[in-house]
Amino acid sequence: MNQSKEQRILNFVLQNAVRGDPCSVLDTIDKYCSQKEWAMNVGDEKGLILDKTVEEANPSVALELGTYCGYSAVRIARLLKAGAYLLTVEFNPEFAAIAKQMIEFAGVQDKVKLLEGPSEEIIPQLKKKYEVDTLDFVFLDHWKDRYTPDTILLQECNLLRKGSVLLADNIIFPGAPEFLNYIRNNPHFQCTNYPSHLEYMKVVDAMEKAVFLG
Ligand SMILES: O=c1[nH]cnc2c(O)c(F)c(-c3ccc(F)cc3)c(-c3ccc(F)cc3)c12
Ligand SMILES: [Mg+2]
Repeated sequence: MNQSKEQRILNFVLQNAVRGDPCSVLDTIDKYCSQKEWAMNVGDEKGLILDKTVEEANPSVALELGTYCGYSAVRIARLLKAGAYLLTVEFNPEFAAIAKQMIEFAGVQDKVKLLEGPSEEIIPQLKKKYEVDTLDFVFLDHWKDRYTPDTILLQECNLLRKGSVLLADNIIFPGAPEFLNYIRNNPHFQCTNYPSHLEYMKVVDAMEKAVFLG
């Protein structure tokens, strides 16, 4: 049975990156996906915006919606302080299996908990089943039609606190107009737009940061 693109990306990392070195894993994925096969990793340009937002938030507990191959999970986990951790949610079992191996190869497995299933099922379980109090940082990078309902669900489940930082990918391309309208007109959020480009392309994209005001 021929390999998936995601399996080819993982194999390229296993053969070319340095085990236990998150930066080498990120650089190797970016090299493969810019030169050989495009893939929907947040990438190096938007990755820098992600880095700065994570460093500024300095989260103890972070949530990622949309793991894919684990690129942004590695990107976030490498910046977390001792004792801090990332919960990352992926509903596609093939992607989750790739991401698990990617996260382990990068050596950040002790900081990352990969949760397989739909975000709308997992978010309501975070407090009781995963012992989360509140989330300091949330990266939305799953399906654009889930950005708004999942942001509402996070609030309904009391998972946000004054100062919680949300960062959403793909605001321009493929675009999340309904989410933008919701979050920018919501007095409980302070929004900032970060213009950028679609991963590995010259196409315009952007990220949106939304700080919960309580
Ligand atoms: O679905 C996504 N989740 C998270 N991040 C994504 C991302 O960063 C992307 F660049 C794309 C994208 C954009 C343009 C394109 F041509 C192909 C894929 C997608 C995406 C959008 C629509 C789909 F049908 C499939 C994938 C996603
Ligand atoms: Mg994305």
